[in-house]
Amino acid sequence: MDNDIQEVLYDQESIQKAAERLGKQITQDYAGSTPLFLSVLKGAYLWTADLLREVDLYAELEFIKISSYHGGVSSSDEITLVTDVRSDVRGRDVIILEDIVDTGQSLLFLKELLAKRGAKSIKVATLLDKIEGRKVEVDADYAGFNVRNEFVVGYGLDYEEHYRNLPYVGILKKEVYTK
Ligand SMILES: O=P(O)(O)OC[C@H]1O[C@H](OP(=O)(O)OP(=O)(O)O)[C@H](O)[C@@H]1O
Ligand code: HPA
Ligand SMILES: [Mg+2]
Repeated sequence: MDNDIQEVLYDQESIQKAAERLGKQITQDYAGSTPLFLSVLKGAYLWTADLLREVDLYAELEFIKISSYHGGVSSSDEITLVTDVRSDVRGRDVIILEDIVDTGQSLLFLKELLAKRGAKSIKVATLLDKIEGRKVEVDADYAGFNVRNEFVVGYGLDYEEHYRNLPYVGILKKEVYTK
């Protein structure tokens, strides 16, 4: 797999430091609350494990699965809710956990869904924020890194379901998806 990577951007150590920094910040910001962390599958699985271990609060964790990329390197405009949350979000302080905010369409979809269901507050903590990728107006409240406008994989992020298990985030060589 390493041969398919053009450049390593964030290794495990720097991701761990980002988790510690954001974990501390969230612990301070949510003192006295019992937030509901909503991890967005599949991409956020590693980031969720790292970040939550740095949060010192009575917190709850739920998973939701949406899909927009359907295998390629660009977002389809159609987002599907694949697996819904099990618990009620009404009146809860919800923190969405994402691996990446790119066009912003997935995040906007989720924020609108949670607002409709009566969440008390909705924020997002993402490992990567690709600000130049935005097609819709939505911001990340907590971001590990502002990532370059390249297609990246690893540490949860996939290309056609592969590379999620790379222990770092790197830029995928263009020849891998243009052949
Ligand atoms: O800001 P956007 O352009 O909407 O892209 C971000 C979303 O796309 C990816 O999910 P994907 O649909 O690939 O599902 P996956 O996590 O299962 O890979 C990623 O994990 C985010 O959820
Ligand atoms: O750069 C990316 N890589 C992998 N998955 C993604 N989903 C949105 N952007 C990306
Ligand atoms: Mg994907």
